[in-house]
Amino acid sequence: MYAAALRRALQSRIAVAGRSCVVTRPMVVSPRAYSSQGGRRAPIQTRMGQSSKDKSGDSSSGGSKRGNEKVSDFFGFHPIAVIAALTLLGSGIKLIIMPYWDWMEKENQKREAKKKESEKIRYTDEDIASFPFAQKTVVFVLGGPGSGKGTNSEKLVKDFGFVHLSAGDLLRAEQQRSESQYGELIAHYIREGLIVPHEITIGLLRNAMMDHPDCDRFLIDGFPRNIVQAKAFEDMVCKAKQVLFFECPEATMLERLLDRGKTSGRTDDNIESIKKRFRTYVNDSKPVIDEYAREGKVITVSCKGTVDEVYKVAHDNVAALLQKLDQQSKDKAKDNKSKNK
Ligand SMILES: Nc1ncnc2c1ncn2[C@@H]1O[C@H](COP(=O)(O)OP(=O)(O)OP(=O)(O)O)[C@@H](O)[C@H]1O
Ligand SMILES: O=c1ccn([C@@H]2O[C@H](COP(=O)(O)O)[C@@H](O)[C@H]2O)c(=O)[nH]1
Repeated sequence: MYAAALRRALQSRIAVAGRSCVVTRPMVVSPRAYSSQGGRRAPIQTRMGQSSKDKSGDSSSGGSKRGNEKVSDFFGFHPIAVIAALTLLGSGIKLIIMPYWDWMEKENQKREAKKKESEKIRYTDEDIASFPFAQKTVVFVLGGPGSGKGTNSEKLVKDFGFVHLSAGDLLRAEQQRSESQYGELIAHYIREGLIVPHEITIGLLRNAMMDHPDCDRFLIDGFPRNIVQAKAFEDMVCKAKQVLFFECPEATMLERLLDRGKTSGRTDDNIESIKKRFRTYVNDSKPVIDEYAREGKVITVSCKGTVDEVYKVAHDNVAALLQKLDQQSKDKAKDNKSKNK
């Protein structure tokens, strides 16, 4: 369609140049086409670009005629030709830039989606406020690095229906999440054996608890790592009912961690990181266990012995604890019933 229009327009242009006006052009009033006869200047209608003088054969007015032509013909081109050319040009530019434009748009959409994901609030303030954290049985599993917290937690889950939340595992998962804004920070803290700011860890633990609304028992492994974390968790989530402490000499922990490091792929199962982790444990984490011990909340399990031997002790202690808690809640229910009578 455009090509046909362009061809027609060019024909018109050629015809004008050859003074054989094959195209019917609109009538215009030429400023030079006034009659001065009789003192009365009457406009004389003429074909566009042709003054009355031109018609009478006066060639001296050719320059002026061409000047008029330029103004009214878009520099000598027919308006349709100009429109067609511009449209074609526009289409060409569009064809060239469209793929790039589409790509840009897709990239923008991807960036927006990533931003939304990284800022995603999984639970609103109302969700958090209405979640019954205080009704949950939370048991902290503490001990030095490599003391056997994870090994025993996994077994307790099977026997007592706990949900096992390892703070270290949650942090490692967050570090791996491509949209996480904390990835690099967590990687650095873990490698250096330092304690990640508690807001991050507590946020992850709280979300993970809320992911299991039907579960009443949580084993929180490797948390809290210092007094600040312990207090913040009490304020923001709930109080732990008990602490299971795996007591283990440093030499045993070192041996186990170096052995685990052969296959674990963990960035902190190497001698440099292990030394730093031991330092953090002695300076920051052990004082938390001591504080809970003063409150009478600690069950100590020695890590000496085989996996099964150690677990037997842990199992029996936890069984006794759950029985005690069960009895306590039955007594409470009884009390409430008799009060309501
Ligand atoms: N009683 C045991 N005897 C021998 N090896 C054990 C025993 N308990 C655990 N281990 C081994 O020791 C290593 C460390 O155990 P585990 O991962 O349970 O420790 P952890 O306290 O959870 O460590 P971390 O705090 O670094 O995560 C593991 O390879 C595990 O198989
Ligand atoms: O509450 C926590 C728990 C862990 N970390 C960091 O993670 C590593 C590994 O923890 P594991 O329990 O041994 O899996 C620990 O050394 C800390 O760097 C933390 O910051 N806060």
